[in-house]
Amino acid sequence: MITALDHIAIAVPDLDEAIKRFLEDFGLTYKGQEYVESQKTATAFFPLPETQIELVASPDGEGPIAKYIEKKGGGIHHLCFRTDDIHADVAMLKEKGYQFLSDAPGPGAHGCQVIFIHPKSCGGVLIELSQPGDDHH
Ligand SMILES: CC[C@H](C(=O)O)C(=O)SCCNC(=O)CCNC(=O)[C@H](O)C(C)(C)COP(=O)(O)OP(=O)(O)OC[C@H]1O[C@@H](n2cnc3c(N)ncnc32)[C@H](O)[C@@H]1OP(=O)(O)O
Ligand SMILES: [Co+2]
Repeated sequence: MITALDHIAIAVPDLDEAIKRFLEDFGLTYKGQEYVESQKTATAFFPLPETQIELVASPDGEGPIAKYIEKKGGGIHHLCFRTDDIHADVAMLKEKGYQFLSDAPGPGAHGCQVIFIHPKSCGGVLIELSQPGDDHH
């Protein structure tokens, strides 16, 4: 079942500049970067009590973020809901007619298993479901 809002992702054209903004301008705690090969996406997380900001960028100009930046220049990209049973939630949501962007969950940042729901299925909002890995803390 959904247990938390795991993160809100903001697509940015320049990751270093955006990290500087949230670290220096907003004074957030910076948890570091991770490049997620499967999504061609560089991520940077800023944990906040109860949730975190995920910056998503495309350093090599490939992948879904590159297309988003090209089209929109940047902005809020997706909401991620954390779940304690991603397979059960996918089955339940498929039953309700939600269109998923892959057949099964795949690797996300921090060892999570993630899957995305097409924005068309969710009022124009891209939703990610994320189940933490065993070593999540
Ligand atoms: C998993 C690692 C990390 C983590 O948290 O651990 C991440 O979060 S990685 C994040 C990057 N990965 C993804 O976003 C994967 C899921 N996204 C996709 O598969 C595509 O971006 C997709 C299918 C949402 C859009 O594909 P594409 O851009 O190639 O298609 P279009 O440009 O034709 O868009 C179709 C339609 O959707 C609208 N759109 C696109 N992106 C978004 C968005 N982020 N939020 C809302 N709507 C979006 C786009 O405007 C088009 O609508 P239309 O009305 O036809 O203009
Ligand atoms: Co995400």
